[in-house]
Amino acid sequence: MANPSALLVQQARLALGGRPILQGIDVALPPGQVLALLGGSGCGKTTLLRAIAGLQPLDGGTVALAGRDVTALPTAQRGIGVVFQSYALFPNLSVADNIAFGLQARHAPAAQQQARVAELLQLIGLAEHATKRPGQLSGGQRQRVALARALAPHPSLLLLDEPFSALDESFRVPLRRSFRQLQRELGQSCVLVTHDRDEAFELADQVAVMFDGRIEQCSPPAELWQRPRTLRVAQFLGAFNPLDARSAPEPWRRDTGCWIAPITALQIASAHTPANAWRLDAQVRAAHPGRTHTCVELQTSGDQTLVLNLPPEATAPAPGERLSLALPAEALQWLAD
Ligand SMILES: Nc1ncnc2c1ncn2[C@@H]1O[C@H](COP(=O)(O)OP(=O)(O)OP(=O)(O)O)[C@@H](O)[C@H]1O
Repeated sequence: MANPSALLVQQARLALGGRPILQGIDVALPPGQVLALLGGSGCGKTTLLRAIAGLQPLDGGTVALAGRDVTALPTAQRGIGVVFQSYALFPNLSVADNIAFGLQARHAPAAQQQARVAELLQLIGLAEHATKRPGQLSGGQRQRVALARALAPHPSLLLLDEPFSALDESFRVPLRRSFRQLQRELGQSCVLVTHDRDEAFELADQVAVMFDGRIEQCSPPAELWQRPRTLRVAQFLGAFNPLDARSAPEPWRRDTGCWIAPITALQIASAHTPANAWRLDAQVRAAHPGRTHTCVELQTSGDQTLVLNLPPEATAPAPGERLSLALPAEALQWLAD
């Protein structure tokens, strides 16, 4: 028989204060993979994570970990590790004692505890900081200790709630990359809550995009980029230009829905534009120079908003300027309403 899912959530439902917060969530995570719960503020990501952890009872539905139904079990009996944004380390304990905490609570033999702590200190690259207190470490180092502490008892599932968001970008990006490497080496199954798209796409094998207590699409990152299933998902990803299919020219016109194309596919029309491209005019509203490209906001005559990325060295068009644009036919996907 194939290995059971590391996590299987079926029809999770929950209302809080009379409001539906989780509205029939299904999740299946294969062992060794990372699932990112991605969505805007208030969509229910943290509540779902808390329900998986056993910190929030569900009104309906089930949670199973490695084939074991844990719906009725308290957190301590679920075999999970949790890492929060705020590190939640014990300030008066050393780094080594913080990491050993979960092992002590399980009354693991002292020699086993020491060996596991030494192994984890090595893994997170903080062996020489074992006797320091959390207050003597940087934010990135503290979060590595929090990770080691959660990993120490070999959890079957690691839950991470915005684990890198309190860190500066200069710490955040290297830390999440080293975390991904560690996670792969250990084959550790994880669920990560984030509102950061880059983080979700870099860390996860599956990304579940949530709106209003529902998962609207759960796909591997590349598939989500290539085939967002709804306009809402495409807009949340922030990487597509939508165009109403009802007001589109032939052969693009449809009675319903819209076309989307990656922002990177929109070009200024030129002699090289293929004959079958969708040609359109738009007026420049604003141009925002950036490190990797200049982002040009445009308005079509049909009052639709588009974004055009130009190379940073290109001269930015002035507000009010009219541009002739083209979208290659193969970049366009139609989405129903
Ligand atoms: N104890 C509670 N009582 C009533 N409503 C709650 C409670 N906890 C959370 N909520 C509501 O549930 C909704 C989902 O909250 P949740 O924290 O899961 O969102 P989130 O997607 O993690 O958002 P954020 O990124 O802002 O943390 C929010 O509208 C929140 O106000």
